[in-house]
Amino acid sequence: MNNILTGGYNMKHTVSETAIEGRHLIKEFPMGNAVTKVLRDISLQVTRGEFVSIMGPSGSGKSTLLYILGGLDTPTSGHVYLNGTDISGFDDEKMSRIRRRKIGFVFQFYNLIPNLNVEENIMLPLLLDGQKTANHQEQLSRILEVTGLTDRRRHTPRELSGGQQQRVAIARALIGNPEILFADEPTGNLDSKTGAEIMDLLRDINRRSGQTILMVTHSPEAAKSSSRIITVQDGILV
Ligand SMILES: Nc1ncnc2c1ncn2[C@@H]1O[C@H](COP(=O)(O)OP(=O)(O)OP(=O)(O)O)[C@@H](O)[C@H]1O
Repeated sequence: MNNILTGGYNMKHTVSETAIEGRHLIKEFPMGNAVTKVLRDISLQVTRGEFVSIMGPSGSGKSTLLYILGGLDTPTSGHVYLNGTDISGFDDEKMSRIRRRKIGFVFQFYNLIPNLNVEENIMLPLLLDGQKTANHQEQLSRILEVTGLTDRRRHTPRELSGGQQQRVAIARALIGNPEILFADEPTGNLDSKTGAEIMDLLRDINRRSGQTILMVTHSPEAAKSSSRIITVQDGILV
């Protein structure tokens, strides 16, 4: 298994397996008496080890697509396959377990818990999953090192810059060794220099450990870090 802990990079895995796949995804939202069709039959595959950017105009459906692929929202019709398993029909409990164990999410805003320190914020998903943090100390050290947070581990979020807080959010998303890391505008709240540093970090994580990443971004500069760019326009891939 490729992971951030071993830094292993298995080329056979990288080229042959689909990490996430959406098939014929349609999403409609009710709008008064009518419905808005936000996704109009989108199919896509992300291969294990890829770093894919989703771009497109505002309101085109990028975040909706990301949330559906990441199990945060459900499609009106169509299917999502995570590592070959159709997760579309999973109930809330099963879906929560999948999100805790197989998926990492990073957002524009960091959503850190203010009164927990860096280390505690990073470990929170494992605690919520009922896992013993003592078993993950080595993984924690490695992730703190990769994200450049080792000397900040006892700091609280308010003692950190925006870029450092986003690093904590990335570390928290990686602690469970997810099949795929989803990122929604991860540099959207950062100045361009800090944004570039975050992109360097994501690219490094993708290259060093083969971590699959699917990211929504408005920034062509940020998208340059990825291995493939897909464009959504008016609910379809173009
Ligand atoms: N829960 C919802 N209810 C109704 N309409 C919604 C809902 N979520 C999203 N939409 C609509 O779906 C469309 C696509 O939204 P989405 O956030 O996916 O676009 P986006 O491409 O990510 O936009 P942006 O780049 O501005 O973040 C928008 O018109 C939005 O208003």
